[in-house]
Amino acid sequence: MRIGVLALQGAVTEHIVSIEKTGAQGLPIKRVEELDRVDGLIIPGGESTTIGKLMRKYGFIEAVREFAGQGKPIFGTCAGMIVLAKRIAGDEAGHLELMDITVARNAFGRQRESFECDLEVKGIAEPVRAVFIRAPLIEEVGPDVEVLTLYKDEIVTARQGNLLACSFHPELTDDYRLHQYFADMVEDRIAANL
Ligand SMILES: NC(=O)CC[C@H](N)C(=O)O
Repeated sequence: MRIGVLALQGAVTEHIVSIEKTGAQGLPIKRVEELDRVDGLIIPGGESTTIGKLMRKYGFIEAVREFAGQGKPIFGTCAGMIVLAKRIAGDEAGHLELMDITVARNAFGRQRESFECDLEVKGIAEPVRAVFIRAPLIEEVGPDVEVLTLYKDEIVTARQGNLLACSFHPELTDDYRLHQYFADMVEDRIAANL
């Protein structure tokens, strides 16, 4: 099983390390053609405006929408979650506009630019270590979206079918259970298509 990490900007290598801990193979994806080689895709944290701009420039918007349309799983972390969202709070236009959520960028305020904590994630037995860096929040979810994690009543992890999104950086700790959760989604999809 192969999982790609969109490698236009942001935290790519750390995601590949976490993917490989699950036993799957991790591949950086720099060109649209490389999407054919993977069964699932991670869109990493970084800067969502930059990632969105580069995705447009290199043809990734259409290609990733098609990838999702085939039922292949996509996991957006931090800026990657913003890129996945249908709506961004404020005037900003969305990027992939795939997941039925509204996100607010940099939602934790300056004094809390970065922090770590343990969070309960529905479907994972013990709390997961989460690193937040200028993180977004999910302000609203559509009817098909399942909320997986709350941090102080705010939604920070959610799933809609083959789409998974979290506000924090699961790749910056040794805790790879959220990557394992995603790898299980990818494996289930492969099994369903056999
Ligand atoms: N760590 C991150 O990915 C930060 C996201 C960034 N603040 C943005 O809005 O795109």
